[in-house]
Amino acid sequence: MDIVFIKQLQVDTVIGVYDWEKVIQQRLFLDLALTSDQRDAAANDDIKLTLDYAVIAEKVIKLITAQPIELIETVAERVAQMLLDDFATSSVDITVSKPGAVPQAQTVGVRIVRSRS
Ligand SMILES: Nc1nc2c(c(=O)[nH]1)N=C([C@H](O)[C@@H](O)CO)CN2
Repeated sequence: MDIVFIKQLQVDTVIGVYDWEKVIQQRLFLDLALTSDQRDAAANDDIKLTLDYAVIAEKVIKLITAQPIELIETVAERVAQMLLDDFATSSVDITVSKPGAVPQAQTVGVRIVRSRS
């Protein structure tokens, strides 16, 4: 199956479980993969027949920054549900990384895969 993807989408937002995290912005990076048959879009060379990654990126940033969130798991789940609700994709694979969270690690994060039920 075909995949439309966005790699390392940068989102600065209020994210974290501790009090000190609720008064600062921290950086998240998202990798998104949306499964969707792209043959019609390619055959017709038509943006309306594909998943517009620019529109997706804008909606994801807006969703995450709309309000403070504690867990990166919550970020991943909300993004997955929004993508399944709003776009013609049969499944989504979402990775949320929080590179500043553990100084001894390059990055930490969560990956979820969700399908249309
Ligand atoms: N599985 C998770 N573990 C932790 C999270 C999280 O969102 N998911 N968050 C924190 C803190 O907010 C941390 O990032 C502060 O450095 C700790 N563990």
